[in-house]
Amino acid sequence: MARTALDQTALELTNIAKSFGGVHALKDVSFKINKGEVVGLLGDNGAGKSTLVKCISGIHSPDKGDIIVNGETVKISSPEDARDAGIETVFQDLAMIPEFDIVQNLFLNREIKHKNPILRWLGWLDTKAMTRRARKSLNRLNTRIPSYKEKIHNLSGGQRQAIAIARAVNWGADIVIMDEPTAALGVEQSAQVNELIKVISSQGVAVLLISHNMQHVKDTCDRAVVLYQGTSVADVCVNDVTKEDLVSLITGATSVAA
Ligand SMILES: Nc1ncnc2c1ncn2[C@@H]1O[C@H](COP(=O)(O)OP(=O)(O)OP(=O)(O)O)[C@@H](O)[C@H]1O
Repeated sequence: MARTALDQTALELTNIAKSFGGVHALKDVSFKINKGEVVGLLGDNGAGKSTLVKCISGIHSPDKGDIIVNGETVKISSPEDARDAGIETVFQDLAMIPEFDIVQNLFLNREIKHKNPILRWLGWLDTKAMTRRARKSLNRLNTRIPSYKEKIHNLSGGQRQAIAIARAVNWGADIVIMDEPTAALGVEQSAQVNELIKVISSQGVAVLLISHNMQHVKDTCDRAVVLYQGTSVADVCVNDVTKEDLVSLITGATSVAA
């Protein structure tokens, strides 16, 4: 069956506004992300990127505007609401417990309880099932991990980022938001994370990526949305612009109708 353009939209934001007292962090933000598309969210310090991500991931509630997921307007008042709507966010701190192992972190707060009712009642977990699912989800992302018993603090930054991304897609997210996923990584590890972003988008996941690195945006994103003083001022195909064009849009030196 032929799909309409509407079928392809994973996330649509219309006229989102959010103020903190007298600070208008977001005034009017509108854009769409299609399924399988990687969109860079760009903007100078204080442009409103984090506030927007927090509105989509249920940490803040927008004062105005609509969040539409797969064609349906959703009310997101908590991180649980966001997850229920199929939105997972990988924050910069990755929200992991370093002393826990990979499987424990992948299933943090969503552990699989033991099948045996008595052991279940005693609080035992089904570690075999959790390890099996962990292997499946990391293999699906072509991420090779030496041992699932490895503690997070023994992993490289790139491996940690991979676990955080795997955790997001493990739960069937349609939309994954990433806050500067390669900011703390070296060249090789950044390349691995970029590869991972390509893998999840090729599986139909829509990705919104905050970045200050124009090369990263050019390498990874299909489109870039630019916020300027709380308003979306540009929505461009990254192949149509240079890194310098993006910087001009970010600093407000030039503008494109969003
Ligand atoms: N909880 C808050 N209370 C008051 N003001 C806030 C709050 N959160 C953000 N702001 C203000 O809203 C504006 C947008 O901030 P935001 O953190 O969203 O920008 P950003 O684009 O993510 O910046 P950066 O790239 O520096 O992280 C800023 O003026 C900021 O000071």
